[in-house]
Amino acid sequence: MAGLTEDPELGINDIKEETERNNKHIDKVVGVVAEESVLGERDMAPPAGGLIHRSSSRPQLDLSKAAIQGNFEERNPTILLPNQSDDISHLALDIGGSLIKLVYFSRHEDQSINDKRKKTVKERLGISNGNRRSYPILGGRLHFVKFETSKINHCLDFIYSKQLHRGMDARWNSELPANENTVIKATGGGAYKFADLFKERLGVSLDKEDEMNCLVAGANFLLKAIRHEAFTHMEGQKEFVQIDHNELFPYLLVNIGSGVSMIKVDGDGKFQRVSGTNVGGGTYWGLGRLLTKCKSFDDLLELSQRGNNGTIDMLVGDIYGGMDYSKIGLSASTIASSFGKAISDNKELEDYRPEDISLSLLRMISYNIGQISYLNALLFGIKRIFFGGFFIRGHAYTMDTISFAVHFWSKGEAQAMFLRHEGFLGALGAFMSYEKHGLDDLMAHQLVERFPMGAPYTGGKIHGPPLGDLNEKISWMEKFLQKGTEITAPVPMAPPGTTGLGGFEVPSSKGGILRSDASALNVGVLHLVPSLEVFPLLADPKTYEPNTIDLSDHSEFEYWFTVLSEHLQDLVDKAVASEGGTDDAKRRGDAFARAFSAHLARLLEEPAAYGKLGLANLLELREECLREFQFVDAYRSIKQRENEASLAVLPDLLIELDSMSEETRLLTLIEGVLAANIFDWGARACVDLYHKGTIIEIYRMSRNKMQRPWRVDDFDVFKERMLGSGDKKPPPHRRALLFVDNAGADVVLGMLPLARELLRRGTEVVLVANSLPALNDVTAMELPEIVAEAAKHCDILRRAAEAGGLLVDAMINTLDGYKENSSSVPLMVVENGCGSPCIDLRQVSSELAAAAKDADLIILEGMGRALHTNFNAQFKCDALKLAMVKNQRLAEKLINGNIYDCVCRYEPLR
Ligand SMILES: CC(C)(COP(=O)(O)O)[C@@H](O)C(=O)NCCC(=O)O
Ligand SMILES: [Mn+2]
Repeated sequence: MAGLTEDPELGINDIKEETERNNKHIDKVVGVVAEESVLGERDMAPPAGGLIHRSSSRPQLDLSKAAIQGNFEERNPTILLPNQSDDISHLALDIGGSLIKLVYFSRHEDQSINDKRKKTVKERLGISNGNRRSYPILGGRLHFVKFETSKINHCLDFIYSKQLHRGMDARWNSELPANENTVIKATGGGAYKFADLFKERLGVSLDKEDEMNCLVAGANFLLKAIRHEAFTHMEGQKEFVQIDHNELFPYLLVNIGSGVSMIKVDGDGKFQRVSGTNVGGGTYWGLGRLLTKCKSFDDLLELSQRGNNGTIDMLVGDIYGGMDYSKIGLSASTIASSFGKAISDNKELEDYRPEDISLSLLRMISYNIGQISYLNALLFGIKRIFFGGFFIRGHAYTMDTISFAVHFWSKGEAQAMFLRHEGFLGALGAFMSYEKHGLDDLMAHQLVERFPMGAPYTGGKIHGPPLGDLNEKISWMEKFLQKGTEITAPVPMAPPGTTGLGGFEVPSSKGGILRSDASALNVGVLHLVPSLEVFPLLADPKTYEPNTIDLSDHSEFEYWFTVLSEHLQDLVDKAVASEGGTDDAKRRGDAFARAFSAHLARLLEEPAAYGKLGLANLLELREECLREFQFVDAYRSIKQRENEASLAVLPDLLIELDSMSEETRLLTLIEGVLAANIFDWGARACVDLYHKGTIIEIYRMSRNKMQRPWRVDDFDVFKERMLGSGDKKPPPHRRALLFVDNAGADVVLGMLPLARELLRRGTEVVLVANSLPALNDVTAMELPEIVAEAAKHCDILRRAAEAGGLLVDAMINTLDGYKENSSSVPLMVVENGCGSPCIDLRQVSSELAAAAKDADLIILEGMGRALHTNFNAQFKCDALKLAMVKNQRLAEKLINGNIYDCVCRYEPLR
């Protein structure tokens, strides 16, 4: 689909034809009703290499498959009922005076691989659908898009091009006729005003939903379901607030649109509009337009950025000869009277700078709204106030002013909070009003927010709705490359701390560039993955923070920004090579590099732009970006090569290990894991090393260097738990979860031998690996083959793998396909639910969650899983964290050590 916005000539009929062509093509290639791709759009060209599973790092594991195929074996299958979805459109609108907000749903690609191994593991682990709901939920994505109301035709074109106005099934099957009776939920005044236009152009009826109902439903959904939705904004500093669901109500919802509504919310559907004010966004825009001749709301806001309200407002200092009125707590810069100076100055309107007028107006209105909100909160005994509505537009100064007012008048008792999806409350609420979509009680761990390069932006402005088509994205990037125009991160903002002390100082100018509502990248696409679960062995999920390194510390971000930027070219080379180095791959490689750089640049400007940012998020963003440009597995051949080399020496290693005493063997095994963790293609220092020798040479060198004590060395405590002391022989662990890291030597010569030792001691072992590729990490799909190869040379591994259903070939020879092998505890493989070098244990696969229930030992391996994330995580069972630190700065910061130091942290359950 050629760019709707790039090419205004493209009419609805062209789009229709194009869409139909694409639909047919996709249906043919895929052979089934086509699903949405990673790009989330119906109308993209099919990938070169056939249909691959590349939708997100948190793939949906089995839900939609069960739905489509109707898994008759399970008693309460979580199914997607086709009849449930085909008569409703999964699109909702909030049509306001200045903006149309659109929320739409796209279904996930079907990603489940119901292979034999998985089935056996499920049987072993006793996974049924018992912990699932008995009603259907849709796995998919929620997209947020907006248009100016004055350009409603663009909005209609967009809906048409994506076929959002058709019922679900009709969208996915172009042969089906559009349902003439499709009804779209809509709120806002435009739902009335434009009803005929929608009927005429799209043949759909708008079902009008009450605006207040929608606002509240939208806010409740966001506050319950999105982890980093609410934040405070004081003196330029944004801080995300985690709100306990049980303590959410009551709260005051202040929606600042043209006018302002103040709503006391007591629960779902329980609310009362307690107050409001007619001095709102419309007032700012209306008065501002008259006084400054500004042409748009955004221009007016941008003007305020360079303004000094002290030239117009009467300040306390003006009255008190430059002094504070400290007795009543008023500083000299406090506004005593908005526009008050204009009375005494002998000036006309033209004598005032439009910038100053705009700022004065903005402060007058924001401050007033903040104050009235607080007074209402006080009246109703409410502590928390959430501000929403498109007036705020993520504008730092507006938020600071409101926060100041609330803080000042409440003497710090009440708190103003803002919402990342501030403008979409109504549209989301309208969306929620569809019955039977099953989204009402989704929880934070079932939602993953992604930030695709979804919109064409340059020069600080978003130009039109998100790009969906891969080709469209690439050509757009190329166009700017050709022109030599740097793609800028969408709308930089002033660095923290410049928006004014206590909200009363003048914001320092940043060349008039405003971080505003334009940044569609501020809200990503919400991936709904109903099968994700919180890892059950987390000691306290509420206080768990996966990231060890917080990137809101600017110097920290700058460091990692540089590391990732420097690594980019190498990654692009690997990615392009992994796809055969074709011209198409090169184009995608360039586009990927551009896109990822743009994300980095955006985050450098504002680390909190995409929610709370940790290193894990940054590393995951990189993988997501690769997937967005359809790089399936950049390190595929490297992994294969290293697996082969390591498997070749494994038999010798096993013989060597078997000749040792139990005690020496355990130490050698742990040393082996630490030494083999050097095979990390994500670390600059290691990649440099690989040019200097073969894998096996490096492995030997690394092992020889293993000097105890390690920088963090709890080996003796671990050994005592494993082997006991004196005559006391402790019982073996029942089940161990081994979170494996890299392919090649890391898993083959490090983790597998350790797994074998545990198996030998009677502990069941579950190898936990990534669902999707990330750097050179081994994936759950790849592991069975590696294990099968290793098992050829080792009886312990073979019997355990057979018992765990890993040796599919062996199983095929048995009658029922699954042989209960009582002579060995099983070795199993489960996927972790993610596709990143790090792991957030609040969102793991249901398979892993089930495997965890009987586990009493977890072993986390590698820098990503044990250091960048989970270094401080506490568990409900024994935990061993093993990693080699392959980065000097991290070594200094985390363990006060040096590059190549090792961590063996053992934390027994007390
Ligand atoms: C991406 C990684 C976390 C992977 O490490 P692993 O988990 O494989 O041990 C690590 O390679 C890393 O932090 N790399 C960036 C730092 C650097 O290049 O020094
Ligand atoms: Mn790794």
